[in-house]
Amino acid sequence: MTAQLIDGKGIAGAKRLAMKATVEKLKSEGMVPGLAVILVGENPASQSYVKGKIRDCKEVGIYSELVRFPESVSEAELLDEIRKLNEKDSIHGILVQLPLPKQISERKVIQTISPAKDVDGFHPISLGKMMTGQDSFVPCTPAGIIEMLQAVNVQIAGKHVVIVGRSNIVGKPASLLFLNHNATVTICHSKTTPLAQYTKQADVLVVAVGHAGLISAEDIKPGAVVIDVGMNRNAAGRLVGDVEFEEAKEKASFITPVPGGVGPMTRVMLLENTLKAARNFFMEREPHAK
Ligand SMILES: Nc1nc2c(c(=O)[nH]1)N[C@@H](CN(C=O)c1ccc(C(=O)N[C@@H](CCC(=O)O)C(=O)O)cc1)CN2
Repeated sequence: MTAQLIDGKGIAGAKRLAMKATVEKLKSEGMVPGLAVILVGENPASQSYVKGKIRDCKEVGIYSELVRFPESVSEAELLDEIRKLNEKDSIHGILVQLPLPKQISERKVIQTISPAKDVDGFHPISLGKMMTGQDSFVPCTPAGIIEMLQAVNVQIAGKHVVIVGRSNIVGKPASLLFLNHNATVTICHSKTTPLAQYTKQADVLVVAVGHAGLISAEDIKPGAVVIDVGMNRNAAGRLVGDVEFEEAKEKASFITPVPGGVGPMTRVMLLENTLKAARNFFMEREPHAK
């Protein structure tokens, strides 16, 4: 069997196109969605992701502000900027690009962002709401994974979803989200042995570790859906996932490529969360507006 490719790039492109029309309509009613992106330091990958986010905003018509700080910025200065953005009415979503330099507490930064503007969905209030099945901002990568499965009509309810990786950004929120979609969820991590015993039981296997080639074809159940969140550079400098793609695609029913799979979906879900934050803001200000 050769798996069907889940084209995250294509799905995200179609979503951006639809969003453009939604944003135009909002703007025609006087509601301009706004996103602030904070970038600390010169990490080339972070610079490139942030550039992509600003470009995406331009494409769909969302107002965006890029706030840059040097690597040496103090925690106090960064938190002050976030507090200012929390108060700014033209900004409905705030994203601080991760990772941050060592002198800055990621936890404090995330907790300083107003929950109403938490478009990354990393604030404990957003995660607590998700935990209790309430409407919330869902972290972009897990949200993008669910969207891409729905786009190719993969049923989630009743499926055994095995997630490899327990990060706060992907693994943990993805497990909650799949649970909220009525999947049976197993979470594996660096201390899970033998890992293959669990991955082989997955109807849907999500791998988010950051370890090139961690999962090979023999670790996958025939016909499984394989979602590769990994982004690693191989010896030749090429971007590869955590899954041995060429062999895995001969065993899976659906598989995501790297690049072009989960990454573009992560970006588009940020736009979606920003629109949600903007709608909430304008509805609160004018509850009778459409
Ligand atoms: N505040 C946040 N920081 C980080 C997040 C996040 O969701 N919020 N996630 C990652 C980085 N990330 C978004 O910020 C991200 C990474 C990669 C892509 C992407 O589109 N990748 C492309 C390939 C890009 C390349 O060639 O290098 C792909 O997979 O096709 C989007 C978003 C950590 N930080």
